[in-house]
Amino acid sequence: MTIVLGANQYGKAETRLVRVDRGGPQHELRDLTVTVALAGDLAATHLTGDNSQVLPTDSQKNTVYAFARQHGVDQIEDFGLVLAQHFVSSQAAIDRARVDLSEHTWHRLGPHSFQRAGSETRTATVTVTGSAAVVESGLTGLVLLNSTDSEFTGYVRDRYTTLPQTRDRILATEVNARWRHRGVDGEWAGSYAGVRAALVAAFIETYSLSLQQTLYAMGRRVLQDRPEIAEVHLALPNKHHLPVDLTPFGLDNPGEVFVATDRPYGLIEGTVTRAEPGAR
Ligand SMILES: O=c1[nH]c(=O)c2[nH]c(=O)[nH]c2[nH]1
Repeated sequence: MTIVLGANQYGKAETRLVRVDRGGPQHELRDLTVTVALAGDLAATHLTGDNSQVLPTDSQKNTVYAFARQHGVDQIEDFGLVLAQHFVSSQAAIDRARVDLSEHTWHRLGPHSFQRAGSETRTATVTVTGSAAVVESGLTGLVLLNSTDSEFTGYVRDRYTTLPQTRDRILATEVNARWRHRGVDGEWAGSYAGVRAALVAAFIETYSLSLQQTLYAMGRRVLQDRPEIAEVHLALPNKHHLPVDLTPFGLDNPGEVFVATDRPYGLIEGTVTRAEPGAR
């Protein structure tokens, strides 16, 4: 029996790239997932472990980020063409490069504020105990992003702290909110729309020194704007967008190219409530 190597390919899957174009009066945001697969004369690494024709998948990922800085990201077809042509023309062993690109849609909310399309869900929990009823409304999966007006500095630095202080970062979160109504005869649809609008407005308008501060501002805005609400609970994952270090490739990165990481993430949770008696 003869055993032979059949078809094969390799590459970096699901590179998460966020590109902010700060050139105009309002920021433009592109959010991509990019998968590269290279094929060609790759027998040696499989048969003998000779890696002399293997461009590391890590380098492929770096290329995606460097090209985002050098060429910008407009249409994903164009970005894919530049990348695929680069791998085939620069790597002697590679005769086919396949680049899959997904663009995640964001709706504009303001000059540097965006809402991710899609995932939002409205929720309600009703609890009846004897003759008492409590209605809680909520939402999950509302993903919001500010591409500036967010800092994080002045925190505790212990021997395990490596996080660099930042005066300008992306702040993104998935709003998971639950709020308790003061009564059970609410005008539920209008109330929901009003609470949602208050949450979004506070997120957009708050110059954020921490996600904790933004959380409190969001809860406070709901209680200020919506007298029918007694209390708000928010669980806000910090959807980290880390600036990519492009200096090894001779490129600067003035807050334009980010890796969007999905885990681990900071999870900021809190309840904002009314202090006066009788609020419940
Ligand atoms: O807004 C933030 N709050 C934190 O508590 C925290 N911790 C961290 O690493 N980054 C951030 N950002």
